[in-house]
Amino acid sequence: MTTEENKNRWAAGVTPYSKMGYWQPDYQPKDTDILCAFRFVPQEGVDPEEAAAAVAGESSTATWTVVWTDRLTAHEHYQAKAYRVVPVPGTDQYIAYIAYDLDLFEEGSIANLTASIIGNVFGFKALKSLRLEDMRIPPHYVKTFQGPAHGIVMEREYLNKYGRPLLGATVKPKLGLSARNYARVVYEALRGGLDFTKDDENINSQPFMRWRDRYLFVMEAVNKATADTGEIKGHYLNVTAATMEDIYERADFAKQIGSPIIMIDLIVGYTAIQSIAKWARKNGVLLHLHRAGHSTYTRQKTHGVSFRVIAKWMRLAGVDHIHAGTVLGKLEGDPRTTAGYYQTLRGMKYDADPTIGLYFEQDWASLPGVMPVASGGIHAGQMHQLIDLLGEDVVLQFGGGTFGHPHGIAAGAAANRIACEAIIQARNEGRDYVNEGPEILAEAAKWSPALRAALDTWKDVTFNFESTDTPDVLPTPSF
Ligand SMILES: O=C(COP(=O)(O)O)[C@H](O)[C@H](O)COP(=O)(O)O
Ligand SMILES: [Mg+2]
Repeated sequence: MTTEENKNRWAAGVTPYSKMGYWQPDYQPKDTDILCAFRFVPQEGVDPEEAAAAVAGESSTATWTVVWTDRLTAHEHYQAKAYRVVPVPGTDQYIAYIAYDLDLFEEGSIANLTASIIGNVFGFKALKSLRLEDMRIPPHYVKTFQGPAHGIVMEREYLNKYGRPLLGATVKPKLGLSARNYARVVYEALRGGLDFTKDDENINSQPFMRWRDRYLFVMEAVNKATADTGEIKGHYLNVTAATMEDIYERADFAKQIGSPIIMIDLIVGYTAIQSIAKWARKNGVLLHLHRAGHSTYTRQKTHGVSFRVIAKWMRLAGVDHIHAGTVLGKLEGDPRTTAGYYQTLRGMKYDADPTIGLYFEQDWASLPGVMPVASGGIHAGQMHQLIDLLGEDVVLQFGGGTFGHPHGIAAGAAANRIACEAIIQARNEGRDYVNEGPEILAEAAKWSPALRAALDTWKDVTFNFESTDTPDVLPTPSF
């Protein structure tokens, strides 16, 4: 990015980032380093190694010109090091691998981690675009975070439900229901067979339904459905609000009236999420995270932040649930990319796997897993495919696929529950439930008019569009 290639490291003026120590092709990452993989497209005439060095520089210690004050620090220790640049075949893109010393980051703070890694560098003019694809968080740093307030194992123990996906539904219509009608909808869905219902992202405390009214009526519905069915039921009461004080007030009230679970949304910010995760652990309340807004910066392949990185940050931050895609539904979700998100959330120690977009190995050092939530345009007729793609440690959520059922809400819920149990039973009996899925569901529908109607209503519904965010199959890093 400069002409002065051969000047002394300390001479005043502009020196290429690569000459200031930010490009070190011989660097061997340490076990304690935080590693990042960035996808970037350099501007015409910008050397890829120099661009990678600039990313390392601007996301750690550097600025655009030599500063003599570097001499007041152990600058070589604090500099991030770009140590590999790999071209992405058939494109103008490259992947830069960068190592950051653990000392660069405050313990247990997503805010601090992100202020460095995605601080100012995404606006850098010498790059056409930049995307954070993945990070390796060393156990030394993992252990400074609380992690999921409860995690998958503890959630199942609280709920006393094992061996099958949990089932939920996002209340529809999204906006406008009064508190009593809203709770009627919740009751019908829970008594019909779902485990959870959920506030949608835009339900907070509007004039048509204030939060306290919603909480009270909803908990009456949850308690009644629990008593009717003998199963533990819950509704994700959204505590998202304008201030942290309001968030705590809502969460405290939800706990006081016995809600087993609350919900927060990604748009409240990382610090608020970490705060409420600590509250959730302390108060024995499960924490569901919705991801409103994420696709404004996660979906484009060449710029922004991959959702696998957000998923990783949220596991550290301490949520128990996070929306992570359905593959089959109405929203973005390549099967391989989505498999990578699920591995990030549920895996404990795994290797890099470029086929599913995982650039690095990761050791979670026993941090509990986060329950992924598959939601958005799915229905009972896809149950065999959903279980095949997403496994059983997942919440499958059917909003339209419950409330749009022609026989009513409870029938919609029953259809989903029966479909799920029929497929799980077939799987447990060793049947080829993926290929025989449609027959297994049709058999179950012989004695369930609710499932029959669901299959008939949504049989042709698919969302076959090309995904934006697909993994490249690059060589596995070899350190
Ligand atoms: O409203 C819904 C689903 O409604 P329905 O079940 O009726 O389609 C959720 O907000 C989205 O699933 C969130 O998306 P994501 O899970 O990708 O974050
Ligand atoms: Mg929604």
